[in-house]
Amino acid sequence: MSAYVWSAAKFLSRNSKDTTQRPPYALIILNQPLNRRDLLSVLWRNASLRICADGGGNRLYDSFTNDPSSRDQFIPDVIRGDLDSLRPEIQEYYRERGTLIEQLHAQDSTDFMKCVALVRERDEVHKVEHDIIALSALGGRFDQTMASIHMLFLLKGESRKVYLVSDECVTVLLDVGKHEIRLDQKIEGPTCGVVPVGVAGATLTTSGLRWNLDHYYCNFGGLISTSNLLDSDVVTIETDQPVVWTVELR
Ligand SMILES: Nc1ncnc2c1ncn2[C@@H]1O[C@H](COP(=O)(O)OP(=O)(O)OP(=O)(O)O)[C@@H](O)[C@H]1O
Ligand SMILES: Cc1ncc(C[n+]2csc(CCO)c2C)c(N)n1
Repeated sequence: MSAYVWSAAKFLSRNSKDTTQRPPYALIILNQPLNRRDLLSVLWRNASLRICADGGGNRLYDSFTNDPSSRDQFIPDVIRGDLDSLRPEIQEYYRERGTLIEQLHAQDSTDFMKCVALVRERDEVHKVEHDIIALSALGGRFDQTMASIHMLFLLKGESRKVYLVSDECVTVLLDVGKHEIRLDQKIEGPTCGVVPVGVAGATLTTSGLRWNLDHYYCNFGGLISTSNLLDSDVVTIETDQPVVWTVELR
């Protein structure tokens, strides 16, 4: 059985040599503080489609408060959502510069979901499949954080990869099977975790970690692997249930 290969480093490396093999991806900016310009810049530069989820537009705009002359270099393709959070003057600012502003009112999908739907719609038209990187999907409200993890489950059946990136970490959902995670420890680590969220438990076999598991059943109330450490540039994880993998960002 061949392993699924994951590499957030391909997106996050500032060295273009590392990123030449990078698959195309859509960047979705959510409504959480954007504290790290280094992350925003590198993810923005290489994205094929740049979307703000509603108040994510405020966060993008506000991240240039101390550097307003750079703001014009970061114009999103689309701002989508119910638009109850996007400030009117910011909506106007981006509209004037060519951003498509899309207001959708569905009361049973979050603005993040509405943006993922946009990526799917565009991909269907262009017969491509973008990976998705959501910036600042974890942290803040716990229900929204859980909704972000839920989003990973909703996209689990697709061949695209989805990365939740925040100031502190990169988080993905590993579906049933064997995974090879290629790391760049200049960017990622030292801590990491493998957590069976949304399932009763998972039997895990790992390599490349300080504390590895060998066909070990992990569950809440039993053992989950948090505050683990990278011990290699390649980590393998075999699992019989979907599990969340998270690695710290330096
Ligand atoms: N407090 C928060 N904590 C974590 N994530 C958030 C928070 N607020 C918003 N988000 C993320 O940013 C997206 C856009 O947020 P938005 O500006 O629309 O706020 P919202 O109206 O509270 O969100 P929604 O309408 O999606 O429930 C949300 O769909 C969610 O993914
Ligand atoms: C069981 C259930 N719980 C909560 C909501 C509310 N809700 C979920 S997503 C969303 C949109 C937010 O912009 C809203 C209002 C619902 N519809 N169904």
